[in-house]
Amino acid sequence: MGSKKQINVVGAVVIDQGLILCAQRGPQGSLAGMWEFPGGKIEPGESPREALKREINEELRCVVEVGERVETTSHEYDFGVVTLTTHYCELVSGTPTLTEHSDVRWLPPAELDTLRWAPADIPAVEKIQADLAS
Ligand SMILES: Nc1nc2c([nH]c(=O)n2[C@H]2C[C@H](O)[C@@H](COP(=O)(O)OP(=O)(O)OP(=O)(O)O)O2)c(=O)[nH]1
Repeated sequence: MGSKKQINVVGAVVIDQGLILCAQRGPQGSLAGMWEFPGGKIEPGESPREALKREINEELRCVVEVGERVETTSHEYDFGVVTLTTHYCELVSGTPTLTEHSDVRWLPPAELDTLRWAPADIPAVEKIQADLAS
């Protein structure tokens, strides 16, 4: 605590027809190749929900409705402490399109744990499985 950079991030758990959208980070940069919930850093003056809508628009070129919060957790990486808040989201318009991610997959909740997730995402993955996996 204290000395490390604090990074506030929002992630979208997009559900469509019972499947969850999972996005793979690109080969460059931090957490390269790991899976995450699409989203990004909250900008000054933005609410978490506004940030999420904006990020999904920018990254996936589609519009989501932001629903209930899934989880908030902090994880300390070497580059800083990420506090990740995830929300369930529904697609309102458009089809998720790859822009900066390497890959996207739609998985049933029970199969989420087959991917190599960014460490900050593990509690959210477990919560989603507890909420939805049958
Ligand atoms: N969007 C998103 N970011 C996540 C998740 N889990 C997790 O640890 N992160 C981290 C990765 C980044 O360090 C930060 C999100 O910032 P960002 O989306 O702007 O990522 P970035 O790598 O493009 O940004 P940068 O650090 O290169 O400036 O949070 C997640 O599920 N979704």
